[in-house]
Amino acid sequence: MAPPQFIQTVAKSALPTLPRRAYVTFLAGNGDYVKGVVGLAKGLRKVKTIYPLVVAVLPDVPREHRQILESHGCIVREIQPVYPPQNETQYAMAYYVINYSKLRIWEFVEYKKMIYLDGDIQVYENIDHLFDMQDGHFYAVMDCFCEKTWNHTPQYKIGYCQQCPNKVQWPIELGQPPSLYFNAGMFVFQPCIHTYYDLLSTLQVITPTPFAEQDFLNMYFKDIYKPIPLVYNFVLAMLWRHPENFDLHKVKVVHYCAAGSKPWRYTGKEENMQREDIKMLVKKWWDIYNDDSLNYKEPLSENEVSIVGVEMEPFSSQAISVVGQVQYVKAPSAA
Ligand SMILES: O=c1ccn([C@@H]2O[C@H](COP(=O)(O)OP(=O)(O)O)[C@@H](O)[C@H]2O)c(=O)[nH]1
Ligand SMILES: OC[C@H]1O[C@H](O[C@@H]2[C@@H](O)[C@H](O)[C@@H](O)[C@H](O)[C@@H]2O)[C@H](O)[C@@H](O)[C@H]1O
Ligand SMILES: [Mn+2]
Repeated sequence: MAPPQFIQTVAKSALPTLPRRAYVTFLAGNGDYVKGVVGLAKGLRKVKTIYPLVVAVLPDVPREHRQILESHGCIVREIQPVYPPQNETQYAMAYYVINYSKLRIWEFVEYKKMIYLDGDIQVYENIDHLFDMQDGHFYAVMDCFCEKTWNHTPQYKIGYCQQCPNKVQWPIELGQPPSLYFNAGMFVFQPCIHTYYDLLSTLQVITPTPFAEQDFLNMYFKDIYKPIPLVYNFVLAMLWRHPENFDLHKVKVVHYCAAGSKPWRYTGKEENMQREDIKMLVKKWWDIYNDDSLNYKEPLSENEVSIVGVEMEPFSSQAISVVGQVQYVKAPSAA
């Protein structure tokens, strides 16, 4: 029987070019957002992604929550908070200030490419193909400006939205129309240590604005931003703001970001929350969250562990068999 070391070498060479890719999300605090992340981990497993889910956690995420995430196959990575320079900003939501900590994910350079997903996102169809898009761009979905959270902007005041740019034309008096603006709940990016330090140092010389890191990322990446179809980050307000722009059946990724819509906090009482489409989408989230068949299963044999441990991370133990490109190394027969 081959010695274990040999088996490992074979395993490595059997997996020569698995690209270093992962999904990544962000978790802060000891509240209920951990449920969002568990739901996301299960959703990614359901669509049979071949990539792991990394969770960037702030130090205030309690040990029990980290353990829950690991028990669902997530890779937990602690990050330190990032603070913007002090100023008088009224954030659209008070907690957005912690969102600057998302910038730490540029430091995850053991991955060549990552897809960031907010914890209040669910993935209903496989989107692994997004990793294959050309390098050198920042990919994300264009946001909608029609909700009250935008009432501090000229866009909102004149009723201009990039989702329907011809409905209200951008007035000449206001100068150039704003550049395309993405929602930062989902984006495809390349970790890079140079970019990481530059993001952090640039942050220290800007004035924070209401959409926090989202405004900042929009400013920073505006020259390499490429919009992708809204099926990759369907913000719920689209349902009532731009019903003509999409076919709900084709939506792959849902972002539960309208007031009252977080599935684990759904009250049904806030504005729009009695809509049938919202109720259906909230139920769809819960069906995944409650599905025990989507719980993470430890790899079957020690050899699988070693392959997985070396090359990828927990999610791949299922992925490998799904993709079929990569062979399991057979467990050695009983000695
Ligand atoms: O108490 C909090 C608030 C936010 N978040 C993380 O920060 C993201 C951005 O916040 P949120 O999605 O609530 O913003 P929205 O998309 O609703 O504007 C969340 O998805 C979580 O990943 C968190 O972990 N704990
Ligand atoms: O810190 C800024 C945040 O901004 C974003 O949410 C907003 C925004 O995009 C608006 O367009 C909507 O109207 C609003 O409801 C929504 O909350 C991201 O989802 C979140 O991850 C985070 O980046
Ligand atoms: Mn969100």
